[in-house]
Amino acid sequence: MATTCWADEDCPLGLSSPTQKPFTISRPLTRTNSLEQSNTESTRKGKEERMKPQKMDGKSKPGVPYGGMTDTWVKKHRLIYIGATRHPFILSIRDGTVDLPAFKRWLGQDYIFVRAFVPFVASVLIRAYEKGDESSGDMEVILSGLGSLNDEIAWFKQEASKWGVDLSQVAPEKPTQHYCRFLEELMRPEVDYTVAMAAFWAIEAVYQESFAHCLEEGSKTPPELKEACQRWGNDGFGHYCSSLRNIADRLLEKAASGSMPLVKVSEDVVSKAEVTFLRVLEYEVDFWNMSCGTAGHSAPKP
Ligand SMILES: Cc1ncc(CN)c(N)n1
Repeated sequence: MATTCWADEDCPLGLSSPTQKPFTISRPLTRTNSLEQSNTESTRKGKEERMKPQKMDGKSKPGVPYGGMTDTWVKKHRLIYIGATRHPFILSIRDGTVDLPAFKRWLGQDYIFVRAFVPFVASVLIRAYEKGDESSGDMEVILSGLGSLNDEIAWFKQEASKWGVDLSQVAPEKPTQHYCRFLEELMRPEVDYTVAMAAFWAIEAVYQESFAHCLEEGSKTPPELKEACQRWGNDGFGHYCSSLRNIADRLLEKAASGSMPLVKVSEDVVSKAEVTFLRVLEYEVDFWNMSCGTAGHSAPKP
């Protein structure tokens, strides 16, 4: 296997040259820079957009909802979204040039992440329960995700033994620590259900889009890595992500329409959810960079 972890010609960021760095974010987004300026505008634009008749843009896939707030964000923050879902690490799996030590590093670190992800998902489930909206079906969707994390942890153990990775000896790297701390922050009681749900969807969607790309026609994913790609790239996981997205969109729509008691509070929720979405993308990019062994941007986000 070649020992490169760089993009192929499919990389929409044009990171095909081995002299270029993988996608990093040079200026961490904070509530006081780019988003702060565009929040009011984005909320207003979001409302206008939803009122327009929706049309397929050629990038939307059947069964994948579009036209909600999350769709607006994906379009508005397309560059970093692509950075997270078409990262050189993923592209190297897809073109068969993945560096084995990089894959093993990803495996060990992702095991640590997934263990931390379980209590986060459980906390979202509790919030859904506390909402008391039984007819929404949110709890069923979240519960199914929580259940499948049990399988996921078992899979990581099995895969680790296949590749000779001793999980008990894997220490969390900085990007993993920061991402896990972020999950813990999202579990705090003051974090709104809408914000937590937007993060939950984004975390799952990045993996779904990334690994599904490795299974598309024309990909040269090595057979021994196909199972890993199937785990997140299969259609069932795609539908699950669509369900999470529908929940997030419904909650965001409700917040944006001011049907919450205080309009200001609702707008804050939408803004915070958008900032959280961006932070997830940043953490995902950092995580991929670390997996490649090129982590250069691992400071905790403000
Ligand atoms: C870093 C990361 N992001 C997302 C997933 C998908 N649950 C994951 N396993 N690891």
